[in-house]
Amino acid sequence: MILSARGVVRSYGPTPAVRGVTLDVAEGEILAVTGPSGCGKSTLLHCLAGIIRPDAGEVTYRDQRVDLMSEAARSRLRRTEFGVLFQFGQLVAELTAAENVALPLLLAGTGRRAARTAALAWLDRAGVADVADQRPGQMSGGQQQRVAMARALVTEPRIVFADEPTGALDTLAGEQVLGQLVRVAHEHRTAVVLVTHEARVAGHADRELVLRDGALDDSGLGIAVPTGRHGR
Ligand SMILES: Nc1ncnc2c1ncn2[C@@H]1O[C@H](COP(=O)(O)OP(=O)(O)OP(=O)(O)O)[C@@H](O)[C@H]1O
Repeated sequence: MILSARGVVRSYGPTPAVRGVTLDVAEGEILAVTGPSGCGKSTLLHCLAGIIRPDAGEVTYRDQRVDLMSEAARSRLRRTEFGVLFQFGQLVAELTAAENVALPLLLAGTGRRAARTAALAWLDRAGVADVADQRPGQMSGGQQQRVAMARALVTEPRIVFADEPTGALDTLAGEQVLGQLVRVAHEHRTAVVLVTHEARVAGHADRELVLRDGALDDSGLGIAVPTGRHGR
């Protein structure tokens, strides 16, 4: 297992959002967490990715207790071992695609030239090499999300946390972005935790967990997505 959660609980004031979730993510696995709006998917993902701390329970990434780490240690983890991808790419509007993708490497201390070379390679893998020198405002939503995907993967994280990554795209663009994410993740043996309310999106995963009112439907083993649904 690359990531484990045990009895994760998180509330916002009196409102419980996640009520004791236990799950495991295997190395290289694409795990979908689905459920209706407001069931706690984003909150769970934020706990797993170390963006917020659970009120109770444990989150362990390769023998390291993420829930016990300082803010600085968690943000270091997110710059190196973890990648994050949100519904809106959150690209920096003033920077070109290549500059956006190079940014995490520059922050990690990589030299400018090496960072640009890696950024171009990842834009190519994401199928958007042609927009390398364009700014987000000049790109389609699908292109922006592919650039965001390249940026999430450029540091070669071991696990990517994706929150409704195709939520802002039309069906075709969404399918293409997701297909590419799954292909690249499998090639690089990167695990992906994918949160979505769309059943169609979950069809790309290896396994699906259903969250309702902040708790998993079953013991946390989940449903194996039938082979063939995601083209492997
Ligand atoms: N920052 C916050 N402050 C207060 N309550 C919050 C906050 N974020 C989420 N909640 C509440 O926690 C519960 C779970 O929200 P969460 O966003 O995790 O669910 P979700 O399944 O991701 O929903 P959606 O699919 O609509 O994004 C909801 O009742 C929500 O209103």
